[in-house]
Amino acid sequence: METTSIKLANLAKTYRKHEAVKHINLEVQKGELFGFLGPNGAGKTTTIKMLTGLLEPTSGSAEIKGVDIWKHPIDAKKKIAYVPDQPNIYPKLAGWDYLEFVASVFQIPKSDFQSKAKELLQVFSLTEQANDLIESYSHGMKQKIAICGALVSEPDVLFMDEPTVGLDPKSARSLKNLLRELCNHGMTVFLSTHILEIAEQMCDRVGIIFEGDIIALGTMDELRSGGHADQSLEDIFLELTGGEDQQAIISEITDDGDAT
Ligand SMILES: Nc1ncnc2c1ncn2[C@@H]1O[C@H](COP(=O)(O)OP(=O)(O)OP(=O)(O)O)[C@@H](O)[C@H]1O
Repeated sequence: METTSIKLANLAKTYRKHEAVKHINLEVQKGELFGFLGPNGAGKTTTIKMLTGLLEPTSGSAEIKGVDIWKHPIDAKKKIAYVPDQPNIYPKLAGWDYLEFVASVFQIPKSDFQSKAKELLQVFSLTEQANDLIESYSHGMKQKIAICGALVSEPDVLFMDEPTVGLDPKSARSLKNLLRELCNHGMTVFLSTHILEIAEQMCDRVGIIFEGDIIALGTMDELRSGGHADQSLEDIFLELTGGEDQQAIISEITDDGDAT
């Protein structure tokens, strides 16, 4: 049985002369909630775009469940969903219609779609706004409907770029709990963040990307206590902080807060 969900082999991207991603190698296993952690400009979005078939690599390969996304894009894209950091979704559709549109693209039977969509809208407290046009949604509501759209097709692998930015603390906790449950049922999540605590609280395993290189890989406990030779990890940890606007989210998703 195939247990590797995402495989990057020597994946690289150069913009003109700037090496944004430098020949990275990585495997993420089925059911893992993987965090791609790094400061601004480290190469997170560039990597996610190469993994989702949106940005052609300069060299190397990216596989989803053994399928090369650049050689067999349609087969690979059937297995994935992607929530970008700035969801730009059809403003003239109502939330429900957007989900129905996504379901039609993925050829999901109507009855399956309806129960799934209702469940997702409820998780993210969007039920009452389901028939409102997306253009009337706040940034956070757009983010949430984009997440619902990504999950309605029940993807094998979900990519999310900075998923907590724009979410209120309650929604961030709902997202964390939902992702955990979906991963327990075999979905794989690859999320990027520049906030150390988000990676720590949400992810099973973390890869730290810095200036286009993966400089550390492991659980947060391993990374913190690993006695790593690379001193720059300490500096990066110092750089990766939540800031005041993120503190409420961080405290909401910390394990201690999960009981409420
Ligand atoms: N289209 C582009 N053309 C040229 N350079 C780019 C382009 N997109 C990104 N870069 C550069 O590549 C590097 C990696 O950018 P990327 O957006 O992947 O980083 P990131 O880790 O996602 O950052 P952030 O957390 O700020 O979103 C940066 O130096 C950025 O300036």
